[in-house]
Amino acid sequence: MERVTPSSPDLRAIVVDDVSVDFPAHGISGAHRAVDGVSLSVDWGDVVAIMGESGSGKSSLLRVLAADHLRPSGQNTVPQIVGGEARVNGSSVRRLRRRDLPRFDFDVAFLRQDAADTLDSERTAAEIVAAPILERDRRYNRKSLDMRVATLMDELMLPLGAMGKYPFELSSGQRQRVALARALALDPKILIADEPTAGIDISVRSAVSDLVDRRRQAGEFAAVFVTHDIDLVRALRGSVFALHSGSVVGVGTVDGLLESAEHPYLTALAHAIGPSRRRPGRTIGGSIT
Ligand SMILES: Nc1ncnc2c1ncn2[C@@H]1O[C@H](COP(=O)(O)OP(=O)(O)OP(=O)(O)O)[C@@H](O)[C@H]1O
Repeated sequence: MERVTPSSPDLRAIVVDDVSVDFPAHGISGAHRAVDGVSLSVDWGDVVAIMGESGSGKSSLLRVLAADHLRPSGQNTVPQIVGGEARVNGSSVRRLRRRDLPRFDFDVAFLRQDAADTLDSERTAAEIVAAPILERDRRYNRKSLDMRVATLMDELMLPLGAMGKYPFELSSGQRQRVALARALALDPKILIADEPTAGIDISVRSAVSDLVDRRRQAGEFAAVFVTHDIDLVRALRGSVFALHSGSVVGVGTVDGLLESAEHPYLTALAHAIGPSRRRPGRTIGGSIT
């Protein structure tokens, strides 16, 4: 399958324009607004971090960007875009159809919040990472596949011994890294990741920022993360997009936002981090509108 090349050099990786997201009414529960009129844009080469307290709408925003509403799920309700427009790698996620997903997913990888806990228990780590490639090409060269899997696992500082292990034999941080390696198996142009460093030991967390940095230096690549990992955002010189109750309450660098800390969420965050871990603001790396 060929990559979709943007028809115009101006085309951004992601453009979110006044998007509102609802969980539709279900049973006796009415519809619930999770994201309310949010706009942002992510250029190629950008890393954008979505931060905010629990329930602020971070995962809902990420899920609609990853076209999650089109995927079968055990959940009763899935978040839906009910207003505005979101384009990801040139595709309107609102207009996308289920049959468009294979092409969309080829370029846009999604690491779910529960990815580490939902790995296929019947497959080894190496089989899990290789699966997206084999699902597209059953006859993919075995040697190249093994090399690709080993390289990804090495990039994420997973010991080679982990390749033959099943998820239950791995630590939660190792499972998270296997999930991340699987998300990157097809060498996506855009990585949408819900807490990519969750559960990963601090001593190996830099592998995640190094990996993202390498990809954006290598060419057309962009990433959007939901994260609480301030060190990750700093390491990637990412732009922060702070959400509260589904609305934007701050945009800028992590240090710039913490220094100004105008919204109570940001004040609380700055307080929780403590003055010794705060640093003066720096230039905004991405473009958020
Ligand atoms: N399946 C669902 N049905 C109805 N409402 C939901 C559903 N999932 C989440 N919500 C609500 O939507 C809002 C946004 O939730 P969301 O999971 O996007 O927040 P979040 O910022 O990602 O939180 P967390 O950091 O805890 O993951 C919350 O008010 C939440 O209660």
